[in-house]
Amino acid sequence: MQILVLNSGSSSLKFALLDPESGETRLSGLAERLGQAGARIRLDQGGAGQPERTEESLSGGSYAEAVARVMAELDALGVREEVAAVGHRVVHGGEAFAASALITPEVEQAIRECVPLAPLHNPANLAGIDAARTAFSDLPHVAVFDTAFHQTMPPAAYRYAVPEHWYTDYGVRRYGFHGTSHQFVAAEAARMLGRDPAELGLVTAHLGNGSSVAAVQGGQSRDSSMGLTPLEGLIMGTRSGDVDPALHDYLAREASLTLPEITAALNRESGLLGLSGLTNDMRELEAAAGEGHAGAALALDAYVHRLARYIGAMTASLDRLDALVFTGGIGENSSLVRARTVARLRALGLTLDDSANAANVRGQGGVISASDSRAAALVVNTNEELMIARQTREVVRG
Ligand SMILES: Nc1ncnc2c1ncn2[C@@H]1O[C@H](COP(=O)(O)OP(=O)(O)O)[C@@H](O)[C@H]1O
Ligand SMILES: CC(=O)OP(=O)(O)O
Ligand SMILES: [Mg+2]
Repeated sequence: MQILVLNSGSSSLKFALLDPESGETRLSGLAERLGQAGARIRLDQGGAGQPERTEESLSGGSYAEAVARVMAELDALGVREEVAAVGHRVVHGGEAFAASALITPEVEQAIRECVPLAPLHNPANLAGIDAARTAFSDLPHVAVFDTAFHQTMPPAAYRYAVPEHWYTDYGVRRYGFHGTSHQFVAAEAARMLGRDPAELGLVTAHLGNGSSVAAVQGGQSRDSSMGLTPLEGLIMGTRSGDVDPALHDYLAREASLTLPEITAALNRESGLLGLSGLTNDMRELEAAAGEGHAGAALALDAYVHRLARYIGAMTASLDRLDALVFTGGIGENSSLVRARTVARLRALGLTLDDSANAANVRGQGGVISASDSRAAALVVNTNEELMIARQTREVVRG
């Protein structure tokens, strides 16, 4: 059985064709700049040996064109008939979904109702679903939600201290995101430690372009740094994370900015990019900080400060801290961010094995804590596509 996994972003479409049992990936890739000039698609062939890479431009640049190109590639590889279902990443499922769901007209309507809660993400997810259903009209389509895993958070963690009717009338609460990744790495960490997941208290740090930390006790989410939207919490590539809620009013008056302008700036011009005045890319920041760029050094310092603070906060939502798990592009690859973050967590009794940490640079995964560390620290490679494929298979099997 093969599952086609689609992860639609605001101007991109990531895709993968894989076997949910073995994880073997036949095809993967990324279409970028969709809906803009210069749309492109990259197709990486998996299978035995070196991946083979093709890059092409997409003249129209729509989601439909990108999906059609993926379909043509499945035909060319002769695997189209083996595709049993399509799994879609959907960022916001609100309170309606605590698990993945077969996409019916009712489910699609529920996803549409969450658009105001995730205006950057859910419209793209719906565009991806629409394009894929046209191309693969005979297959079941499944939605796998970033929010579903976090539906086990208790009210004390998910409620904001705001008027109650904001919650009951408008769904104003914390939802948490990246749930597919947090759930996957929590299970992998238990396996790597040879421990029963039901007994483990974990802080999982998903550090990519979007970043969040979660408290996972006994395999269930207890807390997340992300809130109503994926803007709350950590400093991210271009997102501010936490700011004073009075900031909007202040800037609207003092800088004559509109609310949408402020929100857009907090989403797209802030974070590492805003602080450094240079880039949202951690690899480039590390290089620039090494060459004495003051903004890059500040961005790194602030990133690590916020991350360490949130790891401490998530620890308070656990019964016990057994392990800290790093994942995502930064968590898997940046030994510097891991070292500097754990160095600030001595109050939790965490210490790294410096050579194990430094050696873990190509994201092979493993334990990086010192033998006398009070809790373990691990690098785990996330695989959201595999998790989406597995959940899609579960839903299709019923
Ligand atoms: N070797 C590395 N050292 C430091 N940062 C890295 C390294 N490799 C990737 N990154 C960072 O990972 C981030 C992207 O994470 P990723 O999980 O791939 O993103 P996305 O959330 O878009 O899937 C970028 O900031 C990138 O610079
Ligand atoms: C929810 C979220 O932040 O997703 P991403 O990291 O893909 O932007
Ligand atoms: Mg990623």
